[in-house]
Amino acid sequence: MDFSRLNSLKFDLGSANATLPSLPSTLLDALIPGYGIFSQVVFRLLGFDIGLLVSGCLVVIGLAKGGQYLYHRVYAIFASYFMSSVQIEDEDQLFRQVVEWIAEQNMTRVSRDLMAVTKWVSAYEDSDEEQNAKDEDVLDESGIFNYEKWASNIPPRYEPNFGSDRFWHAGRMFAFSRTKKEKPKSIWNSSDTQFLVIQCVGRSTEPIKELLNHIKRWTLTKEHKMTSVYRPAPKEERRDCAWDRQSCRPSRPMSTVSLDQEQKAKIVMDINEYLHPASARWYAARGIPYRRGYLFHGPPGTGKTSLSFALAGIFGLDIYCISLMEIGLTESDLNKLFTTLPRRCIVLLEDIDSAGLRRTDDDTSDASSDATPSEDGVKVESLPKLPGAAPPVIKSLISLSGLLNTIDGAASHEGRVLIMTTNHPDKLDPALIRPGRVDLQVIFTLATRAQSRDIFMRMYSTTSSSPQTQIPATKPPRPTTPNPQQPALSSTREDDEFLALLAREPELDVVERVELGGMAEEFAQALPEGRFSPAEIQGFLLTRKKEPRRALGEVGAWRDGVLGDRGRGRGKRGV
Ligand SMILES: Nc1ncnc2c1ncn2[C@@H]1O[C@H](COP(=O)(O)OP(=O)(O)OP(=O)(O)O)[C@@H](O)[C@H]1O
Repeated sequence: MDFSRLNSLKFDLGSANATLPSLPSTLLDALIPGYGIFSQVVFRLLGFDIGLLVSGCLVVIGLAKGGQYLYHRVYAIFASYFMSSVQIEDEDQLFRQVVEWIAEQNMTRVSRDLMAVTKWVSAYEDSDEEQNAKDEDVLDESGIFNYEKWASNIPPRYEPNFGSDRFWHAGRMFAFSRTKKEKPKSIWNSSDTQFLVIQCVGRSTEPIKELLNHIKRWTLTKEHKMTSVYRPAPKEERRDCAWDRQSCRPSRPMSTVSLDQEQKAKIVMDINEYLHPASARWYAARGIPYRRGYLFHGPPGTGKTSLSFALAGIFGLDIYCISLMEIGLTESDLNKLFTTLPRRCIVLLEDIDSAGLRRTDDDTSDASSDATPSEDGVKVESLPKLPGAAPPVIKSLISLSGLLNTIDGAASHEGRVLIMTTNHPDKLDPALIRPGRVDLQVIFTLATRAQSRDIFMRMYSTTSSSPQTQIPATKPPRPTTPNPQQPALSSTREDDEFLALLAREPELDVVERVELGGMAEEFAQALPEGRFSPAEIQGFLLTRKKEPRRALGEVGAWRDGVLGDRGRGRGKRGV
């Protein structure tokens, strides 16, 4: 390395600042060790005073910062006098709706600062992104569906990032900011919260209110025919928000619940009348609590939960599910859950018999003594009381009186539809199902012939559902050429035999509707009434979901097998 040129520069540290006496030089010399030498080298080599460049930069930065500060000050003063704003906390469902709406606006499409959200989808949930994922290219080399491959096709959702932005709506400009708010950390709460602020020019919040109404309507059309399902939030989060939205799934059409038409019509009419806004005034004028309760009872798998979801879909209500067996659910939790329900909703109290309500001294008093006749004359079917019924096993933290107080105590919410489901109505305390708490009981039975026929038709009918809901014909798995890099399914003779077995997958057996009607009738005749639950029949058909002819051919053997097993006291049998 040739240092002679450096030597020839003849450093004069003492005079460095004398030749470059600018203020930045002096300052930087003090702040950055060696700056003086560096500036001299540059000056001697290039004949250029680096101090001037630094001064220029500092002036530009100073002006930019000053301008920014001034802009923020002026904007803040302008905003406080001439702008209106609305804040939305992330605990409010409006938060999610606004973020989703903004995510679909042009602003998010052109913005250079976005937040990508790979949504974790719970087992219950259907996400838009998931539904938009392509169905093609989801099979691995062996022709077998590969979840990882499919999941990688799900695009992330892009949302506005933290910070501020602007967007136009209906010819008006809105400012929007998303901010993180730190919460004091505690054992109950470890995460920060967020909030949105929407602003518009003008001294009235009316344009923002209109915008929010527009977003709510937009959400409604987007989620049209969707049912949101809520469950109690985890205990540690329950302080802030008692309910967690677990899913938003397509509403179940009423036609998919196979039940006596009259029975279905009766309950739909009853809820319809109850939910009408005029009914609230009618109840109030007569001093009757505006509540309606239903008891769905019958063997497991007969459609109690399915009907509740179908009702939620018809009336556009969200459904709030509670199991009294939930670990750690206390009476005060239950009270809070009930008091934080929205104005109109369906509350589904599942399997109340298995809840094994805790008994207290209060419960031994005749809790049914306050029974009132059914308020609107709906006939209530009487349930057989079990005179010597064994006291329930102590399981739940909730006592019967606690539950009764929650359901219709002074603080209890009005306007909700309460549906309780049970497999053992005879085990229920009469106080729980007295008129006023349960106004209508719906009995679910094991499948009748008509139900068996219905379920068969629904399973194989192609006209009732859209092409997207048809099961696609899958290519049979094929043996692969062994690839040392990738673990292939076919590597040995056994594997090839296994793949050959998989390749026997049936082709979709499409049957004309008229012929299908005849087959459904034949299928129903093969099953004795009241012996199989709709869930069992559905389970049998599901394993032959592309092959109605095979299902019809095999139903006799399946029936005899299941009944034989039951006779021998054996449990479930494979299909
Ligand atoms: N009446 C019915 N019509 C159509 N499908 C039914 C019917 N009954 C049951 N099923 C089907 O069986 C399955 C279980 O039904 P569901 O959960 O509604 O039964 P359930 O009576 O609530 O059972 P459990 O008492 O065990 O909670 C569902 O997949 C549903 O589609």
